[in-house]
Amino acid sequence: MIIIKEIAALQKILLSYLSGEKSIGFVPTMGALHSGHLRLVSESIHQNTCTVVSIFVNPAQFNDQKDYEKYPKTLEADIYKLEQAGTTILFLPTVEEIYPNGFETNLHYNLGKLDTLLEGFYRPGHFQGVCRVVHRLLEIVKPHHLYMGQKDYQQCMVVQWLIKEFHLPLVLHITPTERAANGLALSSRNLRLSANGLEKAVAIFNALTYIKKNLTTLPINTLKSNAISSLLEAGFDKIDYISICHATTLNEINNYETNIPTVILAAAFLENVRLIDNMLVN
Ligand SMILES: Nc1ncnc2c1ncn2[C@@H]1O[C@H](COP(=O)(O)OP(=O)(O)OP(=O)(O)O)[C@@H](O)[C@H]1O
Ligand SMILES: CC(C)(CO)[C@@H](O)C(=O)[O-]
Ligand code: BAL
Repeated sequence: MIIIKEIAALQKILLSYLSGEKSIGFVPTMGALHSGHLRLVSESIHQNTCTVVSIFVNPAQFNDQKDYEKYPKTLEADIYKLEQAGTTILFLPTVEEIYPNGFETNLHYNLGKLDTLLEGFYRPGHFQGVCRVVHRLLEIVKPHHLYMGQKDYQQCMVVQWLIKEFHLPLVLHITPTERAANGLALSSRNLRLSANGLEKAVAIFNALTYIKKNLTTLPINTLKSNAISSLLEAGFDKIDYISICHATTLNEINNYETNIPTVILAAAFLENVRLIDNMLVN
């Protein structure tokens, strides 16, 4: 595996992968890698001649400075895991490489509702920051295939919008959420939980499972309030949302019908750590 920090050096190496039958797969990450990330990496390795993984904790997408400062960092272990997995190139840019002109920008991505619903609402500016960094990384790496996780459901919709809006010539592959044996979605932020918190955190998966199982028999409002109560009882401190939405528009569903593609999404705080998860229904 080649480790590269500079854009110019990366692009020089990638030139040889841009022609003929060769293809570049790209997995952007913020590091503190777990099996969910490695699943994306392994999918890319199987489908491409070159797999680029980036680790960059993007300051522009954090609406909460403390969350940024406390974001877990495990670089040595990450390098080992990526090497073992068979990654071709690890790109480790600095903030200056990604944002040479600083943070001020006139660029605004017209994400519409995606910017004001759910994660967009509770993390103001978050998706603008995600668009900025993903757009920049895609222009640098120029991958044929991009791999992202369903765990960040709304983020996948945002990136799909970005690809369409800017006519980016690549395919987005969305990989199902990798979970621990008890169902907890793997997440880098889980590293910030105590052993006790890690056990309690599964309540978020259990709440989504409860809603999914009972969608055809109980009213939506009852499902949501029971799910919220179960999270509070489990020890969650604050719930941003538990929403039952149309899977392609993210419009809230008030009366479930089996023919409506549906996704249940949740975001809640445990031990001051904000966790998200989601579950597709049909
Ligand atoms: N459990 C998972 N299964 C599959 N993909 C995942 C999982 N967790 C994260 N990913 C994907 O990995 C990519 C990089 O995510 P990121 O580095 O932010 O890790 P993360 O675990 O989502 O961190 P955090 O939850 O703390 O934000 C994203 O496309 C994300 O959706
Ligand atoms: C896509 C991403 C790497 C952009 O910083 C980040 O939002 C993430 O890890 O999901
Ligand atoms: N995994 C999504 C990136 C973030 O929470 O900022």
